Amino acid sequence: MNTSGQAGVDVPKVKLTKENFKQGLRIFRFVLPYKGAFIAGLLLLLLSSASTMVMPKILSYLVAIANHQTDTLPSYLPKTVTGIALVLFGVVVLQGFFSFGRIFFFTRVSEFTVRDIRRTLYKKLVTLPIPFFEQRRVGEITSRLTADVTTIQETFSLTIAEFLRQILTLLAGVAFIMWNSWQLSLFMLATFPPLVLLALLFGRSIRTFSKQTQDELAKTNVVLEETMQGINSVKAFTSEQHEVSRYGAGLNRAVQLALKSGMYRGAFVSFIIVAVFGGIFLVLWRGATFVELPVSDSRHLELKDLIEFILYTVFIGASVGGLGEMYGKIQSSLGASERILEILDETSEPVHQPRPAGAAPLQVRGEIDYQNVQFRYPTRPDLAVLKDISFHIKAGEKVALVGPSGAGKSTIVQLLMHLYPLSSGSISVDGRNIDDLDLTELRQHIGIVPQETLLFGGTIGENILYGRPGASEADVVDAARRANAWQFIQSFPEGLDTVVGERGIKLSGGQRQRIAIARAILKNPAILLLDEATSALDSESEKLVQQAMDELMQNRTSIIIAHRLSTIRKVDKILVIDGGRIVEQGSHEELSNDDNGLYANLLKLQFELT
Ligand SMILES: Nc1ncnc2c1ncn2[C@@H]1O[C@H](COP(=O)(O)OP(=O)(O)OP(=O)(O)O)[C@@H](O)[C@H]1O
Repeated sequence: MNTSGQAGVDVPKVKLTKENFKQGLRIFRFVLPYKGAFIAGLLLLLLSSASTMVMPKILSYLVAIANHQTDTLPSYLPKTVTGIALVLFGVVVLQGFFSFGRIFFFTRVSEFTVRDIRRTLYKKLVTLPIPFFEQRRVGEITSRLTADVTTIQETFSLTIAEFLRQILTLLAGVAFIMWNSWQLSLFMLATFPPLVLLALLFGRSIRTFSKQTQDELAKTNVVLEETMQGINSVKAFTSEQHEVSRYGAGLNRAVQLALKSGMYRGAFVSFIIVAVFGGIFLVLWRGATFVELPVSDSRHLELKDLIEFILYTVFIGASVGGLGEMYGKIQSSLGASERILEILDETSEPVHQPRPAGAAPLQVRGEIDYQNVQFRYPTRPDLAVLKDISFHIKAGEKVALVGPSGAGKSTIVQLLMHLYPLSSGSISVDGRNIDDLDLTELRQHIGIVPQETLLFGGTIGENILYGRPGASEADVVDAARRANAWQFIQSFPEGLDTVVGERGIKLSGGQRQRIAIARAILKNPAILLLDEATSALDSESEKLVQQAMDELMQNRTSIIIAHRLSTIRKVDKILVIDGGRIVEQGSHEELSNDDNGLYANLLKLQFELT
């Protein structure tokens, strides 16, 4: 029974069926560019296996010469012990050479292939639409690029080679022993099935336990990830001890399971030892009785043949044992490639498409029109977030969206960037439906200053440049100045080269926002989306941010999601949103005079609060 499906994505193995084998093989298209090296590796593998397989044969000649039985030796071989020993040494050196070459070629193939898989996967990931990311946890996605790809890498560098080598060893070994003595071979092969069966049963229990251990460990990793990401909350709620015990309890469960699995593994190893040596002794005993038989008996064996037989038997046994392990690894990598291909099969957003021949770059003046827009988030299809939104913004106008939390303001703004498909209705920019516009071009004309500015881990300069990669330093400095950011940037010893720390944690909220504004100024978009920060800044900082925003909004169509109503008196139009509808619209004066209106009430509420 396959229990793997229930535990979901963290389960590394899949059942081998023809279908998923075929699916998994699709990952091989990444090997195609390196097929030359792959074939060279395979040839060397064949040669190294062949040189291993002739060793027992040569060893048996050594025994024959030592026993003065040179008449059975092929004529091209030396007839002295030293001569044969030298041949043996030569074969070993060749074998070393072949193995080196095999590893050399397979490493190249696997490293390049894995680089290509990672690159393709990453490219795919960044071009996937937002709902994809909302349906999955970040840890799950990263493990596709790390754990799963590593599994596949091992397959390309080792598993395939080992698997083939063991099959070759098995086939050649059986052929050799059959040639040597079919009676003894049949006896030997009869001991195999019961041993293999027992080994399989054991292996299955061990796998179940180690899978459960891994699952438990994965759960503890979730605790680790969550608490590291939200370490501020852990401290603020003084829940350090609670988290430590939560993590500890998970670890204990994992250890309990690992111990159980260890018991089985121990038993398995001792079973294997007994079985392997028992099996060899059994064959040795049976073979010795054949050696004892008179030469006239058809079952009679020479001593050298018995030694050869035993050596091949050891090879066969080792390859059968190895095949089980390889089978497990192949299952894991099929699972891994299935999950990788699943992502590669997702449909990307059509970004960075080549412009049709003769088409001019998109020019945007900034006129925006929403017509009867209805919307549900794809991850929450039962909740109608926007019920019927229609409004028109002329190019260069400034419009504020206000309304209670959860009313749908951010959603309205996000839809303009075409981050989600609409449920119904239409949005147009300069009279053209955004569905018909090139996504990348559309987004290039939209600047956004989000509520919580997320900076990338590099320097301040790099973060501002994100607005327009390739801009000159003078432009960056100018943008920083206009965003009221230059003063604080200059006060840092390293200026623009100051590293902001992961997610920008080394900067204050107000500083981060001004960097986001500088970024948007550098981008110089026709349309600006401003999500005012809810977290209050101190009044000095707020003044600086507000000035920067005013500078940024000049000569652009701007939509401001306003939380502090005091900041939007100057806008051309205010849309009051509630429950996914526009409930009022007009200028500040018009709306504040309507005593029963929501805007007037929100104003009163804020006035009372401040
Ligand atoms: N990515 C998402 N997936 C599913 N539902 C969402 C998502 N983002 C927002 N929602 C839901 O959509 C509704 C509107 O959210 P939205 O963020 O647009 O409100 P808002 O008016 O901007 O609120 P706030 O002023 O608090 O930022 C809320 O009920 C919210 O729970």
